[in-house]
Amino acid sequence: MSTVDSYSSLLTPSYQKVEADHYALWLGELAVTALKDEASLTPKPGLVDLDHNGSHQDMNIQLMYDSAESLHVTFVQMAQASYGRCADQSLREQLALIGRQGEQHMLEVTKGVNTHRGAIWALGLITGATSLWLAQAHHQSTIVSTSLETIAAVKITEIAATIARYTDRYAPNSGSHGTHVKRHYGTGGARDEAERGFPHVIDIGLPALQQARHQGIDECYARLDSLLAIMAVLPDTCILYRGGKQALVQTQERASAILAQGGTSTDKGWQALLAFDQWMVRHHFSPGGNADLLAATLYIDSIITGITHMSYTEPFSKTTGGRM
Ligand SMILES: CC(C)(COP(=O)(O)OP(=O)(O)OC[C@H]1O[C@@H](n2cnc3c(N)ncnc32)[C@H](O)[C@@H]1O)[C@@H](O)C(=O)NCCC(=O)NCCS
Ligand SMILES: Nc1ncnc2c1ncn2[C@@H]1O[C@H](COP(=O)(O)OP(=O)(O)OP(=O)(O)O)[C@@H](O)[C@H]1O
Repeated sequence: MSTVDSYSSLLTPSYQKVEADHYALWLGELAVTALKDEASLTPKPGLVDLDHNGSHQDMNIQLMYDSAESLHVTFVQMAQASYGRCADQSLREQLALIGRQGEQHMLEVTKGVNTHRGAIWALGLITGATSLWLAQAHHQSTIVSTSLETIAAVKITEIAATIARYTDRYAPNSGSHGTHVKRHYGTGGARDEAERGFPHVIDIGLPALQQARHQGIDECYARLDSLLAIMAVLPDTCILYRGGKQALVQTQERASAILAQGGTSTDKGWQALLAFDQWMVRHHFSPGGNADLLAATLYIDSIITGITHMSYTEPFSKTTGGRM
């Protein structure tokens, strides 16, 4: 099915459907942009970026872009499915089905390379949660706040967590790397992060990004500092799988040290970042979970910016939170 065909099958003429379509296309665009912005941010330790393929033999920047773009329809479908719905078992299973189809589509585009599995999970849940929340806010005028941005980010991730905590009864027994790591090290990965409401995005990635911007740091460095802030604390199952506990501890220490030196916008911090990248590549470590959560941070950042902008026009009022 072509992309145009798959969209036209989504579009039916009821009013609620028109609203849902509008938000869904918007969210799909933002999600793809967040994935491409994450991929193009350079230099990222051990990850695919504009300079090199990091610790990956089978990926490059064009593949990351193609993969991200192929997922637009997946995010649109997730937003569509969630608009006007409750966070319940049935929605969890519908999103899981769309997510698995998205993964399949991604694997066809990348010829079998796992470019964005973890990202489909994180950004997919955030997409569904945002769409569900937008429908509630639209129809019940429930947002009453002068700091809509913070409320939106917390609300969206709480809803995402509620959805994630339902069991997907149709999930195949995958024997994934994450499952292996959980058994071996007893640490939760992508699933745990979502079930807890993305604490590494809400409490770490977003505040680091906002603080760096507040200090007048250029956007590229602000994003790199946000990534390092997440790296300093995240139990990334990709690192654990390839390098074990010691690799995780060393990764976290190196990220912390750069931030302690003033971050990537300082000369010392920048040199340390380049050395960190070389170290990761030399050891074939890849912080894929960190990359996903940076993408999730950028995605939520763009959603809340968009909602704030809407608040001056339609459909939100910043003071009443309701439809104007
Ligand atoms: C939950 C998922 C990520 C599988 O998790 P699991 O840990 O078992 O698998 P896997 O080893 O493949 O890891 C997935 C990816 O998560 C990312 N990741 C690793 N550690 C972390 C972490 N601490 N926090 C967040 N993401 C992480 C990495 O990119 C990694 O590649 C997901 O792929 C899944 O279940 N998909 C099924 C379809 C589905 O339910 N979709 C819902 C869409 S809303
Ligand atoms: N820029 C990036 N570079 C590399 N990985 C990324 C990037 N952005 C996101 N990722 C995430 O990293 C994950 C891939 O990591 P990894 O290569 O460790 O997984 P794998 O293929 O399952 O494991 P392995 O390569 O060890 O066999 C993807 O699921 C994706 O979501």
